[in-house]
Amino acid sequence: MTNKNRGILLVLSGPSGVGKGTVCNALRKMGTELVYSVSATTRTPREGEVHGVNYFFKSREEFSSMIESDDLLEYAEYCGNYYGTPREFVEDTLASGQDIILEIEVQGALKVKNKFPEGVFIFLLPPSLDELQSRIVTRGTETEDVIKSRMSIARDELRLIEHYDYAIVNDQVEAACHRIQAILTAERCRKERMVTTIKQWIEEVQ
Ligand SMILES: Nc1nc2c(ncn2[C@@H]2O[C@H](COP(=O)(O)OP(=O)(O)O)[C@@H](O)[C@H]2O)c(=O)[nH]1
Ligand SMILES: Nc1ncnc2c1ncn2[C@@H]1O[C@H](COP(=O)(O)OP(=O)(O)O)[C@@H](O)[C@H]1O
Repeated sequence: MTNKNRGILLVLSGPSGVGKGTVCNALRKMGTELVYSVSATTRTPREGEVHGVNYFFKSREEFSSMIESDDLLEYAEYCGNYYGTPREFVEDTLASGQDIILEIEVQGALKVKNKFPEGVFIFLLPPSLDELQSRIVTRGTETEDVIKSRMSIARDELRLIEHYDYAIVNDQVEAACHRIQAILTAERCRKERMVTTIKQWIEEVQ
């Protein structure tokens, strides 16, 4: 049963370097009415990344203790590091009626789908694999070995696209954002449709 006051859960996945972070930042700048989940990770911060904004940077011990305390909605190992979604923030946000977006890789997204089948799952695609590689290289944050490993993971991730509701090609950042906003608008209308009975509607508008 769809709850009128519950927010919508959006999950955005896509291979490393496709532009997930860039698109989420642009969505924020456009003032999209969305809450952004901040993940925990054992990865080392990149230059300019801020604890609590980009990620909660954790030691392996801290991350293990979050798992043991059931503080994570899901977690996954990716390229030798752990990444996980803090549970309480997501649950509180949804309960407060706000819509939230999780930017997470595919293993974690599938775990979220088991727990929240009503979530909206969006896969961000690169225009081509060559363009994907060139974006990771241009970003300049990874060593050659890590780039190779991320490109190999990307091929496996792309095979799981069938589990997603929508695919968006990130050709231009602004266009990709507009497509996500269109999905959000459509999903808000779908929710409205699910929770509105004509009897209720007449009572509300009178
Ligand atoms: N399962 C899961 N994956 C996450 C989470 N946070 C980030 N990721 C994913 O982990 C992968 C690696 O992230 P990161 O090291 O920041 O590299 P980037 O995506 O290339 O910027 C990406 O696919 C992220 O979407 C999380 O909380 N859970
Ligand atoms: N639509 C786009 N066209 C060209 N370059 C892009 C586009 N989207 C992102 N980028 C660039 O690609 C690189 C990877 O983007 P990033 O957001 O870090 O990817 P992700 O978070 O998916 O790993 C960055 O250098 C970013 O500026």
